[in-house]
Amino acid sequence: MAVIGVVGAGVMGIGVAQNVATGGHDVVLVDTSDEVLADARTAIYRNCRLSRMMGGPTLDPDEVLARITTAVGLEALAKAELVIENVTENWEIKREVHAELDRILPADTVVVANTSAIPITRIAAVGGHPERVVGVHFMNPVPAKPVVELIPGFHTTPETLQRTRDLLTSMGKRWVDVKDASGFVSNRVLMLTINEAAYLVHEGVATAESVDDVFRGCFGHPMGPLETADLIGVDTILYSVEVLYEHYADSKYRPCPLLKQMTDAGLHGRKSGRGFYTYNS
Ligand SMILES: NC(=O)c1ccc[n+]([C@@H]2O[C@H](COP(=O)([O-])OP(=O)(O)OC[C@H]3O[C@@H](n4cnc5c(N)ncnc54)[C@H](O)[C@@H]3O)[C@@H](O)[C@H]2O)c1
Repeated sequence: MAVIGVVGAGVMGIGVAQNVATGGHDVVLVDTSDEVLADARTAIYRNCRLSRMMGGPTLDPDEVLARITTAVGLEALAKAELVIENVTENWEIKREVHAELDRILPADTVVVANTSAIPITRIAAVGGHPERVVGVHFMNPVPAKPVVELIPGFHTTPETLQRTRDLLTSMGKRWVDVKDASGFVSNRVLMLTINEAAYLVHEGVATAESVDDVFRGCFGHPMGPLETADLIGVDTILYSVEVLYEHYADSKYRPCPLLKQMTDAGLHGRKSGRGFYTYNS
């Protein structure tokens, strides 16, 4: 059993913290305010209670939460053997968090970056220990998705990779090895699809319902691209498409203005109660 740090208690951090705890580890979950962390504990409690109903294992929410301590500020991670960073998909925020992690953590702590599209080598270059930084692209919802993308940066060592694989195994995950390129495999494809689906709504070609109906009805996808956007977070989609656009300098990734407007208006999808669809709390 190890102490694992989880930075960011948003959509992904909540799922990662729960999954690491059920993998038998103690977790220190960090975010920027007590309110966010209190909401995270409530969400983890609810998700554990619903786990069996959603096809997962039976979980005792109190047992899972007993393994998770929460804290404001990265200093609380000083004793962690491995830290999984899940903060907002924004380069300035990621850069600051990784610079601080590099200052605080002992040199042998592994740092896992969970990002939709930012290259791992770029993140690793922020600190003085790029050999201990590795990318894991978790899928959402984390406890329910058995496969991740595992992405070494340019300087990632075999030891860092092995310690990460060991953690993933304890979490019940399988991984697909992917080279370090913005968006990796999944989001090079998925973000283009969602961005183009948003353009269809933006241009009035079809409603969100019709776009998703085509993907579910004609292709047999379990969810359409705009339902998926709401699950991921419309803001996270926008930030990811912006990262791809900037990285590849390719106009095919031009972000749809509708995604920008929805992000500014707070229509962030399920997590805010409204995105392409409206949700009851
Ligand atoms: N949402 C998805 O489906 C999904 C899937 C795979 C990967 N990702 C990636 O995972 C990361 C997190 O995404 P998310 O959807 O959970 O985002 P989110 O916006 O739901 O949560 C981000 C969290 O980071 C916190 N945060 C911001 N700055 C911080 C700081 N300095 N210290 C501590 N916490 C800080 C925020 O308060 C927030 O709670 C992003 O890089 C995203 O691209 C997201």
